[in-house]
Amino acid sequence: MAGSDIFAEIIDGDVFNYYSDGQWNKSSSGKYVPIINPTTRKVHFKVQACTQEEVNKVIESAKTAQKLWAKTPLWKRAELLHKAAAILKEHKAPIAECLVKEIAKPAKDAVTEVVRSGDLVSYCAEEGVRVLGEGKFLVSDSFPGNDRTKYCLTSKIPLGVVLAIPPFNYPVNLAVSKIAPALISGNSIVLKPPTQGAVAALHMVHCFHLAGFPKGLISCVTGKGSEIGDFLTMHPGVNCISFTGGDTGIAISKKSAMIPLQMELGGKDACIVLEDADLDLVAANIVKGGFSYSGQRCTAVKVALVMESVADILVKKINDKVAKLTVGPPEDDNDITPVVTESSANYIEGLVMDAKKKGATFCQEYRREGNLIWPLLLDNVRPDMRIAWEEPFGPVLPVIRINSVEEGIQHCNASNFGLQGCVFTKDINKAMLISDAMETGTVQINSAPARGPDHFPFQGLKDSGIGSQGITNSINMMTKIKTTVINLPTPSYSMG
Ligand SMILES: NC(=O)C1=CN([C@@H]2O[C@H](COP(=O)(O)OP(=O)(O)OC[C@H]3O[C@@H](n4cnc5c(N)ncnc54)[C@H](OP(=O)(O)O)[C@@H]3O)[C@@H](O)[C@H]2O)C=CC1
Ligand SMILES: O=C(O)[C@H](O)COP(=O)(O)O
Repeated sequence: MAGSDIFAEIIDGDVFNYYSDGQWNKSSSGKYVPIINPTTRKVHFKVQACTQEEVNKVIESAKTAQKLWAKTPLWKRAELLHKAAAILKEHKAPIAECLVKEIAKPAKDAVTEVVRSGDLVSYCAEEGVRVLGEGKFLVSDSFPGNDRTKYCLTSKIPLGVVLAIPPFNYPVNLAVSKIAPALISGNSIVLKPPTQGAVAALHMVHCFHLAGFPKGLISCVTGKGSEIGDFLTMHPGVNCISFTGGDTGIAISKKSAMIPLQMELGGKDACIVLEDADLDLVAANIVKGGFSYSGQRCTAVKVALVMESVADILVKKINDKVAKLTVGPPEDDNDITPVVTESSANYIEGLVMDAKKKGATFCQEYRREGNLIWPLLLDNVRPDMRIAWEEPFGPVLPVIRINSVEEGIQHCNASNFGLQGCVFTKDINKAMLISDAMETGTVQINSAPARGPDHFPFQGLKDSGIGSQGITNSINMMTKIKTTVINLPTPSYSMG
């Protein structure tokens, strides 16, 4: 039950407090932000609407706490992260329940997200000890014209205050994917969770609180991104922004100061299917990849580019699987659950109606009840249809029939997005050529796109992002290089 037992202290009446200076606080704004349950479309939770003054205080505390944290031994940082991971996994049930109520994540997937997050935190602790526990030692005489009179010591040092902004679809996992690398690297963290997903995030933050991290090192401010977002991202006290979400990230990148940015944004992940593909494997991956969490994943299959000669057979196989998908509330572990907001459902409907008007083949009747949209495969989609290019973030998947691989690659590369893609073929040589030709951060061969496992590098090209995620790359991105040069009066060469 949200806000009960060990989590009782994070709620005040029926409003969840925000976290700063090692305690749970009520905002002086006297206002709260309602969180609408996508299934009931009624207010389910309330969180504090923090003020700009409270953001200023949080960032000041983060700056102070970070100076002390940077002097904390790596092993100690790792030890606290392991503790937080254990507490997170021990209390997965109430946190998962928040995900079910706030973002309509199917119950089993919700538990998986929390366990995966605990595993990410622990892996990050170990990786940080390795990556940050070593530096580089350079000698001057490796460069022409120099004797060995200079020793150069290089190491990775923290950036300072990291602002973490995760999206609604993984409010716990995509929060810890920023928090853990920031902390192991010696940074402090200010978290601004998505409004829908905020209570799950607050519960997660409490697990870090219970682990015993120093006061002020971790803060979590709640409030609508449209209200306090710009104040946070443009704040002079912020030294790094790690953001996952939509076009908002592009706007942030234009407003932020000259600081490191890590952005993981939208995607239009294309699935290219060749004539020799295993069509049963393709159908299974397109259904899982396109409809998991109702398509609300940046790595969801967003367009299938299928060779005409196998399209009829494949579409039939996909439709047979779509017919078996369960549809309903997340509490019953349905495959397809309500999308996160009414506006999201309206956007998806707009794309469907556009496709209908322009003559796409509807493999199922379009059906919607509130935020719940039944899975829909659109065949014979053409490039003049919006859904050929836009990201529904919903359970609607377009099939474009192609007559050559080049046509598929051309469509994929014409997109503004460049997150992931996948190709199905038995010819590994062809697969490698196609992977090299696709302008995306990752190409999956014979499987649907996916960010996990979380230690793999994960990056978007073009409008899909800036920099690279994945545990090691996130740790490195949240550090900067410091060098110290020892100058000797005369050359010295260590003898064998
Ligand atoms: N790449 C990915 O993994 C994801 C991509 N998306 C894409 O984004 C679209 C919208 O999803 P959504 O989650 O609403 O994405 P948004 O980009 O709107 O929100 C992502 C995060 O940014 C916050 N935010 C909103 N406005 C600002 C601002 N001005 N400054 C700082 N932070 C802000 C949000 O807070 P708040 O919730 O309070 O608005 C949320 O925490 C999806 O349809 C999908 O296309 C979405 C999720 C994940
Ligand atoms: O933002 C997203 O949608 C996630 O990065 C997708 O993660 P997944 O591929 O592990 O579901």
